[in-house]
Amino acid sequence: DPPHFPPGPPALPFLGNIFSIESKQPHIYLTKLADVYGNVFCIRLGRHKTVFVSGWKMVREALVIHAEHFVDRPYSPMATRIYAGNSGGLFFSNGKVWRRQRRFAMTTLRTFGLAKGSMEENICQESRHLQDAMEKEEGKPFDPVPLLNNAVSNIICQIVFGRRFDYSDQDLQTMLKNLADMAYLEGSIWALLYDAFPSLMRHLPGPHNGIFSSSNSLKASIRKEIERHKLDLDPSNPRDYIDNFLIEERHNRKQDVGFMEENLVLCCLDLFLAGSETTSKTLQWGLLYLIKNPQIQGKVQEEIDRVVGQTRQPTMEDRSNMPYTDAVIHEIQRMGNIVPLNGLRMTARDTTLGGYFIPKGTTVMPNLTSVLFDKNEWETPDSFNPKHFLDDDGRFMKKEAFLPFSAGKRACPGEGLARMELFLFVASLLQKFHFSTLDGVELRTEGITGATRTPHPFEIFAKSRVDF
Ligand code: HEM
Repeated sequence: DPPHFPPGPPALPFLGNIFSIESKQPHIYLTKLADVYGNVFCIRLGRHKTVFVSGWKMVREALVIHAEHFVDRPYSPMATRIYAGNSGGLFFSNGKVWRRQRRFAMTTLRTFGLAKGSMEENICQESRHLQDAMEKEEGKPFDPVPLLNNAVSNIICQIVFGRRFDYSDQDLQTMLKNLADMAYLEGSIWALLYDAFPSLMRHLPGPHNGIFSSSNSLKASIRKEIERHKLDLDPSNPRDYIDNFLIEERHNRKQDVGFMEENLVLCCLDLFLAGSETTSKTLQWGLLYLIKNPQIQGKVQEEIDRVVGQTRQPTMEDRSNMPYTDAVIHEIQRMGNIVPLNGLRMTARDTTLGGYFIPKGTTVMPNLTSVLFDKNEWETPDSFNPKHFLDDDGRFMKKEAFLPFSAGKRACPGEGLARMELFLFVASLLQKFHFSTLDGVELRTEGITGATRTPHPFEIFAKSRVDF
């Protein structure tokens, strides 16, 4: 090791620490390790070292204060197989291509969504489809996951493809299945293993192989959409992200900023991966926590009834008058802890962190779990408590350690969209329904950890509160 390199548990030869990483809840194990080794420590997988950064203060020091040193994604054999040699898409690309494509995606999100208010309308419309679908369950218990997935992916479909799909559409269902498989595997312990031992893993059976077949089917679905767009592209009137990209591609002689059709496929893939699973899972945790805490559900409904009433749908304008609902949604995100580790990882440039020297090229994982549950930042870190986001007068209160979207140069570019979806879906669902689960069932909060954290399957009742 270089001088002043972060400490960590002793490595076994070859397999490194893999046997000691508890593979079911690695984020909890890794958060506890910080109590032993400090907020900057190193885990080894074979010759591969990963430095974990823990706690709000240290994660902030890395991602915000030393932002310039935490920009790049590491070389990843797994990403190389999916993302054209680790250079395409939005998650794993670096340098000029990443900067240009990230900016382009954010601009497009703004033009086709946030700025014109059209996205708000789309989300409100989609939440009516979602309500209708829940109503069809007629008070019988049902699994909310497929419906939430459908609704949330339709928002990304609007932005990327310019259209939504009926919930019964077979193409949408196939895409969602592949997305779920990829989201589970990308950034899971299997991806870490693959990247640490690529030549071995390539020949071994295991869930990691699923990631390649699912990504290939997803790419095929996206290519079909792109072909359709090319047939009726009107350069003066782009309808969506794909149109925008195709137009930019025509103007762009310099291929080094990634405006090539294969990169369009990869960027669309990343927008779907990033934009659907995360938001849908947050809503799943939302239902779960609101069912577990019926008084809190009731207080949200009181606020909706008082501010919005029952004759119109909630809009973004209502949010500032609904501090309690806003606080509950923030607390859902905190406890839901959807991205428990930053599975996407970063590669440092030479930097000093908490007294340790981290040489260029070291893989770094900011541990977001350790921030959202940081004992120094939250009054009751382990229990669901909307007061974390309310002051004594019941006004909404921002918290710096609220980092579910991470921070710094690679922070989530979809935060604005996600926040809009969470508010509108939650408010319109609770306006209409009272949610509960089967009598005597205690819903579990530990979750299943992949790249994102999913609740164990559960069934809900959606009982109509009012008739519109
Ligand atoms: C509740 C919902 C969401 C959560 C919790 C979430 C969280 C995150 C996190 C933690 C990262 C990693 C940042 C880092 O590496 O430091 C990320 C990256 C990203 N997210 Fe999100 N996200 C959400 C929704 C969305 C949506 C709706 C979109 C797209 C419209 C999106 C697009 C992206 C993209 C493209 C990246 C990669 C950024 C880059 O590497 O430059 N996300 N997200």
